[in-house]
Amino acid sequence: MRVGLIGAGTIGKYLLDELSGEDQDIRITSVFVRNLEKYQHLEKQYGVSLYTTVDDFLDSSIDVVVEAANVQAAKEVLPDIVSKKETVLISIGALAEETFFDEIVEIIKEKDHRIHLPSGAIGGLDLVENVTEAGVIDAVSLVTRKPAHTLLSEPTDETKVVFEGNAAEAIKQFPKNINVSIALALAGVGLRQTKVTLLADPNLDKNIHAIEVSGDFGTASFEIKNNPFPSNKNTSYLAAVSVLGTLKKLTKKINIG
Ligand SMILES: NC(=O)C1=CN([C@@H]2O[C@H](COP(=O)(O)OP(=O)(O)OC[C@H]3O[C@@H](n4cnc5c(N)ncnc54)[C@H](OP(=O)(O)O)[C@@H]3O)[C@@H](O)[C@H]2O)C=CC1
Ligand SMILES: O=C([O-])CC(=O)C(=O)O
Repeated sequence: MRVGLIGAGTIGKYLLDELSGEDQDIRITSVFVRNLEKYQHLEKQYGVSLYTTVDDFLDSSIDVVVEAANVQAAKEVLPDIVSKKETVLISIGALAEETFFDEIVEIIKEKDHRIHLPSGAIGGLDLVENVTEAGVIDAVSLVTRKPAHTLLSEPTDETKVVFEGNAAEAIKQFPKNINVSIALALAGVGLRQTKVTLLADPNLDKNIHAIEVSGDFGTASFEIKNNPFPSNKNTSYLAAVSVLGTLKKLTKKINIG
């Protein structure tokens, strides 16, 4: 499977490390960047071709596109991408606006393509999706704690609640920090019904996500204590790993969950 990558930052670089080389079943061959000079070294290092226009990138010989840029960039390119390719999207916040979401769904239905949303820095989405499809879910909440300096411009001595509300509002205010809430909302009861609390904790060096789900099926609690990616304290290691996992699942004959 030949993969086209958008964005070569923390997650993109991790994928390049894992998925380059002639002998790989899944191999990144094309990378879309906005600054050719900054990323030129990738061509030699990983044997990939770089593109600065979406059309040329999509016309290169790739089967799947992985987006690993940011919410704004994803919104700009997603309609073109999903109309031509199978897509893995990690800036899931790009799907938070209802009209844009509907537009994307219309395109993928018409083209018979799929979009794959990795579980990112959380887990348990299979359960949430199952109980939602069966109509046996009542409520979902997410409490996210992050190191204070990754959320606040000023230092603080005590834990601060920086957001309390629903997932739709959370991603508007924190597009770089709470994509997980949109994955959870799309798997479950929707953006307005998914409760989100975001805490800035000065004594933390991990991103911690606590999910509570309840309904006729029973209750479920998940707590994920993420180590930050070594080169980027804002991004959880698991987020990068989850994109790799999603790509590997695309090639598997037995699917779990
Ligand atoms: N769903 C989840 O659980 C999680 C989602 N995320 C999301 O994943 C995404 C990637 O995260 P991460 O790798 O840490 O981010 P980084 O900031 O490390 O890297 C982003 C990369 O995208 C590139 N980029 C930005 N804008 C564009 C554009 N318009 N066109 C092409 N390339 C662009 C940047 O290039 P340049 O050098 O030119 O700026 C950079 O290479 C983010 O949206 C983040 O919020 C992260 C963690 C968890
Ligand atoms: O990495 C994390 O823990 C979560 C994150 O940034 C996001 O959801 O955008």
